[in-house]
Amino acid sequence: MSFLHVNVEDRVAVITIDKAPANALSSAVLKELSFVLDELKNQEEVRVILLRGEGRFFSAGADIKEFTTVETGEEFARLAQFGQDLFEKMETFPKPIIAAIHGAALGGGLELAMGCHIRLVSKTAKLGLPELQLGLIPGFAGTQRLPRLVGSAKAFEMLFTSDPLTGDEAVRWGLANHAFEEESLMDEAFKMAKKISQKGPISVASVIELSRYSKTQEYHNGVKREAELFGKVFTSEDGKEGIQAFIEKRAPEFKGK
Ligand SMILES: C/C=C/C(=O)SCCNC(=O)CCNC(=O)[C@H](O)C(C)(C)COP(=O)(O)OP(=O)(O)OC[C@H]1O[C@@H](n2cnc3c(N)ncnc32)[C@H](O)[C@@H]1OP(=O)(O)O
Repeated sequence: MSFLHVNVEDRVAVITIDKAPANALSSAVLKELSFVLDELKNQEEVRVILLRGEGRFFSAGADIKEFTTVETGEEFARLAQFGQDLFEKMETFPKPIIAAIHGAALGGGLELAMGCHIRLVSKTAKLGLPELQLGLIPGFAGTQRLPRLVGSAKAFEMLFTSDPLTGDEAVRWGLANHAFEEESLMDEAFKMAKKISQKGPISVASVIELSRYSKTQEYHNGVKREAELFGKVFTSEDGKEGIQAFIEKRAPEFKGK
């Protein structure tokens, strides 16, 4: 089954995530995105990628319902590693990737957006990492990328409280580039994508390649440890309680076990 649509116009490839009801990032969606990017990488007529979500949200994060089918901590750690590798592939992709975020980019949805080079948001979108609300932690490099973008104090606040930022706040905190009314978001995003598509692909790719040197070894150690701990929290009673509470639409009761 296909969860992504790709439409190329004016050298801009628009990738739409279309997985009702919330564009949750199941492993099938992540694999398909990886495949689509590999295809677009070598297509000369594509200079810029624009990523958006169909329906109410950009993406509400990893597929919480799919979590109930995974059993061991090692499997969760592998799932985290797959997402981390994919978002790293996006960050180092030789063509600019712009996320156009409306509705919500939560958990893995925000981690996906943070793997993009530019984030444009609707003013009322919710952007957050609410994994602690589920008794879990982020697993797709969110613990590493969020503080790099908003600073450690704001990142701790967002992680500890699970409270999202609005699109306007995300711009103020450096998490997003610009906020627009939801009706004009895609037009504005396309306008920026077209402008970038007119630049020389070699210089654009060079800027992206050079930006990677600002990442330290500590970042890579950080995501490795994140994947290990991601696997560990899932085997805790609190992790199971958090996921169950989400599915049963009730508040979780964490016991510290
Ligand atoms: C490594 C990465 C880890 C992670 O990403 S962990 C996941 C982090 N994400 C979250 O915790 C977000 C969870 N979702 C929400 O907080 C809310 O939802 C929203 C704010 C996105 C929307 O709220 P509202 O407008 O009240 O709608 P609704 O009835 O809660 O959701 C609509 C349908 O979407 C499903 N859904 C939402 N998020 C997810 C998800 N992340 N995984 C799987 N399903 C999800 C719901 O269950 C429901 O479905 P039905 O209509 O069948 O009851």
